[in-house]
Amino acid sequence: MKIGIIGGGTVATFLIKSINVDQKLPGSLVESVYLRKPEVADEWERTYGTRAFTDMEAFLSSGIDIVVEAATVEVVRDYAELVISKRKELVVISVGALVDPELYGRLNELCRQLGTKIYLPSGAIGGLDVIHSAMALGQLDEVSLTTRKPAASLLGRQVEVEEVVFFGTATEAISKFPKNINVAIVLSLAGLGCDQTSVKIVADPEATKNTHCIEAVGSFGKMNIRLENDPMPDNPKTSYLAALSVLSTLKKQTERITIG
Ligand SMILES: NC(=O)C1=CN([C@@H]2O[C@H](COP(=O)(O)OP(=O)(O)OC[C@H]3O[C@@H](n4cnc5c(N)ncnc54)[C@H](O)[C@@H]3O)[C@@H](O)[C@H]2O)C=CC1
Ligand SMILES: O=C([O-])CC(=O)C(=O)O
Repeated sequence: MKIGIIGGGTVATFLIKSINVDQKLPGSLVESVYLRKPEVADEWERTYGTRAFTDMEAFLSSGIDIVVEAATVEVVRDYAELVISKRKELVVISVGALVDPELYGRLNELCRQLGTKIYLPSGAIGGLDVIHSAMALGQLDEVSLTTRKPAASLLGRQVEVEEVVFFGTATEAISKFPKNINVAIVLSLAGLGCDQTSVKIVADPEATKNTHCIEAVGSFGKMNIRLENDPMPDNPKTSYLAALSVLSTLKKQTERITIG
């Protein structure tokens, strides 16, 4: 599998080190990356020996089969349709962009017409298999997410005592915290939708981990999951699990027997 990555931040760096340096996906390689700044592109070429482009069309014509977006929700809005129109498969980690039902619908239709696919990794949460199973017959009644992050990484400032900084729907949550609550959107898309999934975000002065608690109730019974995620050292907003989930999504493409 020939992989192209959009972005040069924490998740992108984890992927290129895991795949090209540590060879954790035998038979696959990150062939090219798309970066905004020419000086960063030069540095990536020197460090990883991969081709780095600052031109999207050239990046998409570089012989890659699958594109991994590891950048921002804006990048998904700006480039996802172009990537799909070139018949590339696409892995999206900034899932928050898909809160927009029109974008979601257009991408879905384009994939159907061109016979390609978009993969949304589970990111920094778990339990999506349960939500999906419950939705097979639409028998899910309630889904909620409570996310607790270190105040400094969430708000860019410290707080004296813990503060509920948001309580509302997933739709509102991602518009207020586009870099912190993509998990709410993947949870919504798997289940009840972005307007029916409730989200609480807590800024915690003592926290050192990103904690996500998911509760779901349906005809299957009840699910209660609590994840205490270690953050990525270079970007405490992002959990290590989110980066691992992208690698695992890529790994699944190479497997003949898939789980979940
Ligand atoms: N679905 C999930 O569970 C999770 C999703 N995320 C999301 O994953 C994404 C990546 O996370 P990190 O690597 O930690 O972020 P990061 O901030 O370390 O890296 C993002 C990179 O994107 C680059 N970028 C921004 N605009 C760009 C453009 N127009 N073209 C090319 N590159 C551009 C930046 O220069 C930066 O290098 C973020 O959107 C983050 O919010 C993070 C954690 C969990
Ligand atoms: O990494 C996390 O814990 C969650 C996160 O940033 C997101 O969903 O955007």
